[in-house]
Amino acid sequence: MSIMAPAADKKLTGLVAATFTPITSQGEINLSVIGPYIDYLKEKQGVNNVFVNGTTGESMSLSVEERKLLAEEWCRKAKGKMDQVIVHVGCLSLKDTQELAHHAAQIEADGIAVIAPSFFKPSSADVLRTFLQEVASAAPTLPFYYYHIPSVTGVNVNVRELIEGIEKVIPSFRGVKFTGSDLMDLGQCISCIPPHWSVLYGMDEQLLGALVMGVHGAVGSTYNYVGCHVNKLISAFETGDLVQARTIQFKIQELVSFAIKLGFDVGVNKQLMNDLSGLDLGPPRLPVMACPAARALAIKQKYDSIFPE
Ligand SMILES: CC(=O)N[C@@H]([C@@H](O)[C@H](O)[C@H](O)CO)[C@@H](O)CC(=O)C(=O)O
Repeated sequence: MSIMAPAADKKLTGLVAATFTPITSQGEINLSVIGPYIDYLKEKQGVNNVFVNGTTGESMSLSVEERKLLAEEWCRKAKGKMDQVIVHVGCLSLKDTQELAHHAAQIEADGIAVIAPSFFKPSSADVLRTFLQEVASAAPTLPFYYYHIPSVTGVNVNVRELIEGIEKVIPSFRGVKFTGSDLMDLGQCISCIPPHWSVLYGMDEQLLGALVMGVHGAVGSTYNYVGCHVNKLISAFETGDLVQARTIQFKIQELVSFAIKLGFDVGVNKQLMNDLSGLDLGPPRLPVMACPAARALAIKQKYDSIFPE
């Protein structure tokens, strides 16, 4: 297959669900759930974009081949249903990352995102920019996003510094998925980017602060099951109803802080999603541990009390 330009290089806005990877009880990826998962996100949550093979999707615990199969199925099943499928292609190895970037172009993903390599870490923003440039060269027509998540990668470059002039070396650069709490850096990114780029925020529990700063959308794990509420938060913010926007944000903070006290990792999050959505996304993959049923149940009960039907 030849590398195709994306159907439309549309600005990425609104809510983007960072998807879980469906896994069977035998530990294999389970492609059969992806179609129903897309329908659920669209119909029950009003979420029309997905970010696949990211942190929530346990990408770093998947093989390159598994990531290709998953990306392909997400793109195939999302066609005509989702607005955009962004495929995270970051790996520890530049070669693997380039291979996945090239593959994402072949399967006509709407964009790719790349985290900083985190075993041998880039020593500066310049080095990271060079790494990203090498990745983008494998898929030069595909909208490209830098995925900033210092709490996981340990790479805490100043994003404003990283993106300064980046379009000269990565013409396909379209923005940043910013999972960090440095609102000064976030604001400085937003204030310097061209209008067709997007900055998407990645800390669901403090999205409202980022909306005030001017983010164009949000990528997160909780939008898999609180997307319908967060869509209302965004609408309230856009119409200037800050009281309503805060009320919803505070509810999400209450849920997330309750979950964090019980140990809110991808395994717990995934089980909560299973319980709330009725989908069977299975267990996580080692080293992430499956969630004890009682823990997920306690968080679900908290969810039910915060968001009664
Ligand atoms: C560190 C982490 O996993 N952050 C999540 C958040 O959605 C997070 O689960 C949420 O804010 C609750 O803390 C996302 O930013 C991750 C994400 O978008 C991804 O799966 O790639």
